Amino acid sequence: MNIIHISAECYPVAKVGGLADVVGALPKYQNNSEISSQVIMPFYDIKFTQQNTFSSVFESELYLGEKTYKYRILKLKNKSLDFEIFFVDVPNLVFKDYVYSFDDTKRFLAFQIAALDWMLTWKKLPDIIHCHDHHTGLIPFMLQECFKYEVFRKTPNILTIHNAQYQGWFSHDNVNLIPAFDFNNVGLLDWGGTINPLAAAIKCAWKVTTVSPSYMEEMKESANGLESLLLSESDKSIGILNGIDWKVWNPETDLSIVKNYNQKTVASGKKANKKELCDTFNLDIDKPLFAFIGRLVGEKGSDLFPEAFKIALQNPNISILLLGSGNKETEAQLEALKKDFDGQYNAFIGYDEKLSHIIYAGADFLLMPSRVEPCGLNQMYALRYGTIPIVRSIGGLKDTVVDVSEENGFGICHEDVTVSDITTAIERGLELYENKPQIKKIKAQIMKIDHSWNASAKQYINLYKSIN
Ligand SMILES: Nc1ncnc2c1ncn2[C@@H]1O[C@H](COP(=O)(O)OP(=O)(O)O[C@H]2O[C@H](CO)[C@@H](O)[C@H](O)[C@H]2O)[C@@H](O)[C@H]1O
Repeated sequence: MNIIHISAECYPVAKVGGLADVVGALPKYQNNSEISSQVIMPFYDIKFTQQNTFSSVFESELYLGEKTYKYRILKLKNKSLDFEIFFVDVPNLVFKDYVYSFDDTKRFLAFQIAALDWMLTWKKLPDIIHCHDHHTGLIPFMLQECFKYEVFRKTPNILTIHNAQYQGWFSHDNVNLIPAFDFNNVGLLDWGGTINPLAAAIKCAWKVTTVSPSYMEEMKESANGLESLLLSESDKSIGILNGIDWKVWNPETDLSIVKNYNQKTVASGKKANKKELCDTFNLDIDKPLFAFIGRLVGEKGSDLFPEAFKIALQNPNISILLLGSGNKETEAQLEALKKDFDGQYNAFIGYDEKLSHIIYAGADFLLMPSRVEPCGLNQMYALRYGTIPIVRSIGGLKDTVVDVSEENGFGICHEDVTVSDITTAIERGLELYENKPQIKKIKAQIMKIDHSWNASAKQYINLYKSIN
């Protein structure tokens, strides 16, 4: 069975968040004697494309409304990724030094059209077209409705929603950018009076998945306006919990961390990594280290950090370290806090993949007070590295973290997202930290939890088989 994943991000090529991690791992775990899983993504002007070589496998022109753009399909020459990866190169339009920006509508439309136009030329069509998030959301519509893609009518396609907050809206004034279709069906593109690629995909895809069972249920009540649509399409929808790439996220072999470790050597391994963090960020190794890694956006609850940290840091026995970027006001507040709590708090405002690995390895606790969390990968990375997650019980966090007060519990969970929920959870963390035998037991327990992709990749394959 030949699967093609279509996505705006894929680790290690281009990563903004968790979408890249999933698309960079799932195909690896799907590939076996029965399944061949490939990825196609946009060709951006970024470090990975500058440092690697590509061969051109197809060249043509695509039409975007009145305009014509030349494009090429490129293939990565080396086999470093464990799956085949192709790129849509549209110079001047898609080839930019960013993944997302103000001009996404045209860029991602060109990407989607070029990908499908190229597939039209394949001798054998793919068995499954697997689309990820709204950047590829017009594909299920185009496969079903556009005249030129008629040959794909029997090709099953799947939409995976990694985050329903972002939907790719654009005005009906731009409908002419989409290849010709029967205009009687224009309503399939619409949600709330505007073109909504994510809604169009939910309507047209053969199956809709999201990245945890709880988020699938939650979306029916809260999905940035798509609730009723998700409810009405629930028969074809399923939540499949993400996995993590066991090879990339492995403290025993991770080349980004200072000292490798396993379940037996966790104490000394974590200590060496914590020392590196404390030396770099002027923190005290003897105090419990609470960390946050992620996008500084409302969904992650990060707007509450400045106030919550100010309160939590009144207790001189804790340290906090944050790695993230996003909302400019939050960034400035988090920067400003440094001077008030020098030696107890620090923040790196920006994106740093290597540093994120050292934090997962060196921190004692990882904070995730998310308002919305479709799955969340950070808590699973934390578990693998023996770091205790402190999470708001929602979405995938609810499906993966059990509070210490429950049988076999190992994390700290809170119900709401307020400053006091965060500070109370940190206090609970401090109490737990002082109970050394329990901490030791939990670290050994959480490192054993298997969140590798093995089980979830099989669930996707079963889903493919059900529609193929
Ligand atoms: N400043 C920074 N420096 C270095 N690394 C950083 C970073 N900021 C974030 N990261 C990394 O980006 C990834 C974030 O993944 P998440 O799944 O937690 O969130 P995201 O909201 O992006 O993903 C969406 O898609 C994924 C995948 O389906 C869902 O798990 C999730 O709930 C959903 O919101 C992690 O690998 C993290 O380490």
